[in-house]
Amino acid sequence: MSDLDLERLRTPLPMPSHPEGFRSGFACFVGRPNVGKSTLMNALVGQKVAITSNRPQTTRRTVRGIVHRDDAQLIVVDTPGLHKPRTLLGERLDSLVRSTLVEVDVIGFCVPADEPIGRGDTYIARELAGQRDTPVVAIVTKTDKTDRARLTEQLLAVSRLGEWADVVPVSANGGFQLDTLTDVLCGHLPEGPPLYPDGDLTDEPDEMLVAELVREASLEGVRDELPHSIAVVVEEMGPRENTRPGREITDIYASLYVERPSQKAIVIGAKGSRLRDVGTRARQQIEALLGQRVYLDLRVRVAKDWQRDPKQLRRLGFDQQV
Ligand SMILES: Nc1nc2c(ncn2[C@@H]2O[C@H](COP(=O)(O)OP(=O)(O)OP(=O)(O)O)[C@@H](O)[C@H]2O)c(=O)[nH]1
Repeated sequence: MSDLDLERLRTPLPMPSHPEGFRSGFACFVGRPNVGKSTLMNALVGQKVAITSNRPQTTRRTVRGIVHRDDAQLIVVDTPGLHKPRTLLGERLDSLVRSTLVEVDVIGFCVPADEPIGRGDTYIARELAGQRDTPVVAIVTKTDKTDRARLTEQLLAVSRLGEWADVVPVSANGGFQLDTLTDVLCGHLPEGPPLYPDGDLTDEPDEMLVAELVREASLEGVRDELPHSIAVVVEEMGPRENTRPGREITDIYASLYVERPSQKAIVIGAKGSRLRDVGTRARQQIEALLGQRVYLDLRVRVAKDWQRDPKQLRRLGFDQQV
């Protein structure tokens, strides 16, 4: 049994009536790092529900994004292990990942349009070939980064990699073929009622999304120096009381944890300049997410060697990692 427990999530909600032939179900995207999986999911959902930088740990959160259509509801889930194909290349796929792949209704295998097919892609393709019960749609991403002739070659090369239910070229940045991809993925879903209320775009709590946006902003420019050392916790978040109508504001107090005092200095920057920039960037993203003005208070704290300390990991919310 996989911990994702999609069967539980499949329990229909007491929804108002849905049209005849409505489809609902789950998809996951797999592929090498940086092929654009998170960007694609955000583009399909129409809002940033996943940050697009590397995560310090692969976590086991389940549903990431929900795509609503008149005739279908497509839910994109994260795949533990496969989300970070480094692990996939290093080891055999473990049974957890295999069971996740058989639990979803359709798998999207992402290969970038602008890079030659490499060992990583071939490896994943071979593993997916063993996944006979679940249809796999090959998705050629980032088509805006190549020309028509090279795209045609890439589509042929990807077709040769395995037996795919479909091959779809897309550009998340250029908005190219996103509806087509959703159509194709929805075509592989079973008939059934919506599983999430209309308007829900993710089942991640707002606090988690906010923490991820702060972490993404804080990693900009220091990824090489502190790639895995930053964790963010939202300590407090809520609407400010007694504001005038139209002047509502959400107060957010967040801590940015690093492992050593030297890292703290890097994150804060000269006279606090870096931290101010991080705060501004994060606040803009959070305001877009919440649709409201935000006051963001960021503190940098040192949690010595947090990655190696089980107690600290729990406190920082990493108790559920794979
Ligand atoms: N030009 C272009 N760039 C893209 C597109 N999609 C993603 N990118 C860029 O590719 C990089 C990686 O994108 P991600 O979405 O983080 O890739 P990922 O596959 O989720 O990466 P991991 O989380 O490391 O597995 C980012 O810099 C994106 O901005 C696209 O359609 N066009």
